[in-house]
Amino acid sequence: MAAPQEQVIQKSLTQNTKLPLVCVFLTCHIYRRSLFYLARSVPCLAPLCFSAPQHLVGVVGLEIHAQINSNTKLFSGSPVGFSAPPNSLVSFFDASLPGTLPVLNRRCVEAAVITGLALNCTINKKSLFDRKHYFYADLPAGYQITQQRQPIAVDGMLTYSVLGGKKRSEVIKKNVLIKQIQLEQDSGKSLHDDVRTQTLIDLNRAGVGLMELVMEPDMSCGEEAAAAVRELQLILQALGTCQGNMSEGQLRVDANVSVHRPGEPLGIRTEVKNINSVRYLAKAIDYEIQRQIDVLLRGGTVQNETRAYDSKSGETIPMRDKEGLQDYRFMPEPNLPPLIVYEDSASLPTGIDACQAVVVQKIRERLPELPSVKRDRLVQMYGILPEHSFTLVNEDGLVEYFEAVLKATKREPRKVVGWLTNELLGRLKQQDVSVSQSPISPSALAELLELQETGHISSSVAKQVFQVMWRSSGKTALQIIQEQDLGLVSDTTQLHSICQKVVDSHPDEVYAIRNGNKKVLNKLMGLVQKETKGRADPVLVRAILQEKTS
Ligand SMILES: Nc1ncnc2c1ncn2[C@@H]1O[C@H](COP(=O)(O)OP(=O)(O)OP(=O)(O)O)[C@@H](O)[C@H]1O
Ligand SMILES: [Mg+2]
Ligand SMILES: [Mg+2]
Repeated sequence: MAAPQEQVIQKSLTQNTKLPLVCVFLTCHIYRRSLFYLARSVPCLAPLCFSAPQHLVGVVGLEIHAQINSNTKLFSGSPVGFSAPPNSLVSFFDASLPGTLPVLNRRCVEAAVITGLALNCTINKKSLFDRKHYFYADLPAGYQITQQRQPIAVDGMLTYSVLGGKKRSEVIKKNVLIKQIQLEQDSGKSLHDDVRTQTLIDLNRAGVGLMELVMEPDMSCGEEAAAAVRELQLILQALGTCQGNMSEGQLRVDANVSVHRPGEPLGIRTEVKNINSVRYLAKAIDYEIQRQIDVLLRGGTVQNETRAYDSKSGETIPMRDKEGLQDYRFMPEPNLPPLIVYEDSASLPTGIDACQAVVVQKIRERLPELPSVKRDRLVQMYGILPEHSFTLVNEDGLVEYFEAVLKATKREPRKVVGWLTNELLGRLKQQDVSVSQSPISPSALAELLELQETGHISSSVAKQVFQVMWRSSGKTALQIIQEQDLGLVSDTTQLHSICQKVVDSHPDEVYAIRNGNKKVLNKLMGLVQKETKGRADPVLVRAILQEKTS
């Protein structure tokens, strides 16, 4: 943690800063989580995952930078904030002024450890920090402190799911190995002002803690990569170690892509950067696989280069720097001792303050229910379909909402899921609001569902009432039903006369029913409901119509 004098230094730098100020307004776009990342959403891409053995197939390995959710930076006490005025969150250390030293932030270490545990990694009890040199205006020290030789976590695995099978409705589990998770600093931001031909630097982000997750090249197409990143995003959010918003740069994915014939050595990879959504990730990878296949089939060779994804054209384009030319001149970071974590309290050496040490066992005890476990539990406990468990888990707060509704109603879980996915989610998406902002609380929805369950209202009236509840928040379902007289019509005389009218005006349908086509009865039922604005008791109506058409 930062020493008090560093905070004072930081304040004075904030007040007297001579660093060029720039206005950076990142569009505060909340990443809209796509429902369970379905291949259906990119149908044209799916075949790339299933090429025949003699064909060239794609190989994908991801490097993911996850911004650690921490109040302060990795090696300084500067606050972390994403919409603060430029260069207002910069300590002397972040600006790399001589004489400043790094002080490791324990929260960042704990975040990396819990992330490693959730991803089935081995936690290295001793890890090391290194300097990785490159020269950019937004990296004032001329190097980044990272973990190259011995990272904090290694040899993990992420399990994710894609849709497969004949109808592409079967949930198929896949694994990707995680080579390592390393702690490192973020850089600042360079902003290029083309009009004034200036580059302005904002160091607010400089020194923010990152976890770089390096995956093995185990995936074969955009769909798999997108599903893996989506699962990782959910895990990080469940752990609280990263907010995971790709469009705000909290989760940055570089896709390494190559093609080869199965059984042959891997091909030369390109690295695609600047991908800011899961959807674009899938598109960028599939474009790049196809581009490389085209190059090879034309007799050319794939260049080992860094490419950028242009979401407008849907293409990847070469960036200037070639990977092969980069020499990072790695060296051990002399100002940081090895990072030691302990397995359990018993292994703490005498004289070490237990409150200051990072103890893996204690962190393991804090592991929350992970998304895959939550999905399995939902399917087992409530008998819902696996794809619905994805929908529930994918939307922040929806599982809690679902379980709160279930507690207050006797409706079958499958029916409640239907309401949540069709009515509630539909409305939330339409108005771009989160589950926690829903104007209809779980108990209010439960009351509505109970009224339907107990036969007070029909299903179509329930949907009408839901829409009114959404608009006039605060009013209960019962109030709306009473105010608008929407209760179920069970008066047999009234229903008899409406049914008679419908039967008399539809002789062809009646003829069809009498000749054995019983399905046509549903059409007549629909017409009766239309007459009563969906309020007729469906059980009574069916019985009356059956009697009149027999
Ligand atoms: N032939 C290949 N095809 C596709 N992906 C590959 C291939 N070979 C390696 N990869 C992937 O490339 C990534 C290499 O990441 P790593 O951080 O080790 O090195 P780097 O990209 O050279 O370094 P930097 O961190 O500077 O980008 C891994 O995700 C790995 O799975
Ligand atoms: Mg890397
Ligand atoms: Mg790389």
